[in-house]
Amino acid sequence: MRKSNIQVHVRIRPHKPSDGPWREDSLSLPSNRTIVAISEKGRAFTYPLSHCHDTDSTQSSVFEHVEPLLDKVLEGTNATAFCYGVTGSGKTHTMQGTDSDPGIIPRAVQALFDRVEELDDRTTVISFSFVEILKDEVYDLQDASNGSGNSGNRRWSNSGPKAEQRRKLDLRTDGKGNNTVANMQTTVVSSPEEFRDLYNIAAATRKVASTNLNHGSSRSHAILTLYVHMEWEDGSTQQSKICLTDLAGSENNNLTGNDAERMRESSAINKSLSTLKTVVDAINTNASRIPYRDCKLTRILQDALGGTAAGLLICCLAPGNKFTKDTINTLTFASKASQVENAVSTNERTARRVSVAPPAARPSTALPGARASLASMQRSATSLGLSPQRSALAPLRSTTFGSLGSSSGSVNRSGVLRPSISANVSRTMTTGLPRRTTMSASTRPVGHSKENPDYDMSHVAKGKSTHPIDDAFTKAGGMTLDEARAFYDRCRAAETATDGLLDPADTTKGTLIEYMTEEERGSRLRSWVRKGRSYTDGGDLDQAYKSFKNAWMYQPDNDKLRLQ
Ligand SMILES: Nc1ncnc2c1ncn2[C@@H]1O[C@H](COP(=O)(O)OP(=O)(O)OP(=O)(O)O)[C@@H](O)[C@H]1O
Repeated sequence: MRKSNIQVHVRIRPHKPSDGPWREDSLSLPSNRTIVAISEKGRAFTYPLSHCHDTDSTQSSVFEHVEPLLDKVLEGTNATAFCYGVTGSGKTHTMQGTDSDPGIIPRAVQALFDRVEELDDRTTVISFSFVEILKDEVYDLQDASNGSGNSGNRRWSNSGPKAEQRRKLDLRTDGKGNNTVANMQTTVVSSPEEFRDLYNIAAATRKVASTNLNHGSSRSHAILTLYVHMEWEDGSTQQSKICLTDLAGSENNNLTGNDAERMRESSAINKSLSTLKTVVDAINTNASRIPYRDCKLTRILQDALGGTAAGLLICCLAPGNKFTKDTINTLTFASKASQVENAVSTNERTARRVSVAPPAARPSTALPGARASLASMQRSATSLGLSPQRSALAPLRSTTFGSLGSSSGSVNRSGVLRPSISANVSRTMTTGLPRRTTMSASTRPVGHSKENPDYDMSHVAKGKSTHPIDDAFTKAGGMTLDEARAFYDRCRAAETATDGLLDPADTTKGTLIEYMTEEERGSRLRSWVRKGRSYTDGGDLDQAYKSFKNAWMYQPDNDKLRLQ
């Protein structure tokens, strides 16, 4: 464990005509580590910071300062980067960016995958969760019940479902003081492209509204967490995560022109940001009580504020005389936050804890084609000096924002090692192909039922589709289902794909799917089907096709999917 201050950066966005007049000398950067702000009354305030990004900074120059955090994450340290600032100051631009000018989140995912590719001594699984805090309630942005939102440009939309229509998630605190969002979805991704597709859909459901200061103003705090789970051939594992948070902007309602509903949101935003400041003050003054629990935002950010994560705060500033007071407030917060010291720790690499007899191989209906290659996989496992024993990881439905706990193994009824991880890593993890020697339990066909009302597959059973894209999907690559299965099996055995129907990323995903529970597979399948339909409705048949292909992977042996 080592003491480390939160790094605090400032980024000034370029001036826009709508900002009104700007006295450029009201804000100056004598060095890239110091910023001077002149108040309305002419007083000069100097703030030393870790780094100042001027109006001409680029997304890539800002990201250079985030990259070292990713190296720490791959060493097992948790990290948090968050953007703070007045509404319209560029937080979402910095954190998310646009397709043509991507921000920290897409760059971090790309950089993580690039780094992971170099790590050939281990199997690494990357997953993510994405929640928003709106009026002090937590919602899962990946939850399909949020609706598909608007998959176009989120900045100009407010078409997502109302907060009241969505499922609120509970925050829980475990015995070690780690805060957990219960029942949050954590999704494994096998490529930056897959992440981008899922992220764009989820981000489009975030609450956004137009105010006088920002046409696409975020009404919620959005917290994206990337989880990294690494497993070595000796069975040892290490987990870590990085939280990338885009806070809602503090608002001066004299300037925003908010209506009653916007005012309610604004008041919740300002209250949570005020609690954030109080927490920082309490940490800096060694107060006996730090009011993390006073709002959900500070509970979730607890690990980044006086906790064990490496922290980076980017304070965004809007140029314009009308923002002078906000600029001084933001810089005062920045300067206080820079004094917060975290006890940064590295999550231990945990050895495989329990040795159990190999479970009896159960017949699988999940991937019938893969059964044929079971013996060859066992042979390859043995030739690699590995026990042909499966160490499946228990699926988790909740994520811990606090420091990661250690894994402790337990053996389930079928003799499968199921480490219970008091941590955040995904519901689905892989142990690598050579170790995969048993098949998962059979899958129940997903049908129209009370629990699963959204996707009716009965038309598929009758051999006809009510949706044209279903037909296109099933005829993928001109293969029958059996041919596709055989091809898939060959890809898995060879750990490569050649013909372009299933790429190596899909092969990895197949390994992951095997370890999912029936419920998880069903849920992912339904989610992909919904996405497919949403793309179809939006006229994007390429994306729709990909979504339906993804859906199929979760139940490749479902006979009801035979259309011909
Ligand atoms: N560095 C930048 N370069 C170019 N344009 C920027 C930059 N920062 C912000 N902008 C533009 O300024 C506008 C407001 O930015 P953004 O929506 O990111 O603000 P915000 O701080 O997230 O606001 P809110 O808190 O209201 O959501 C957007 O149109 C955005 O594209």
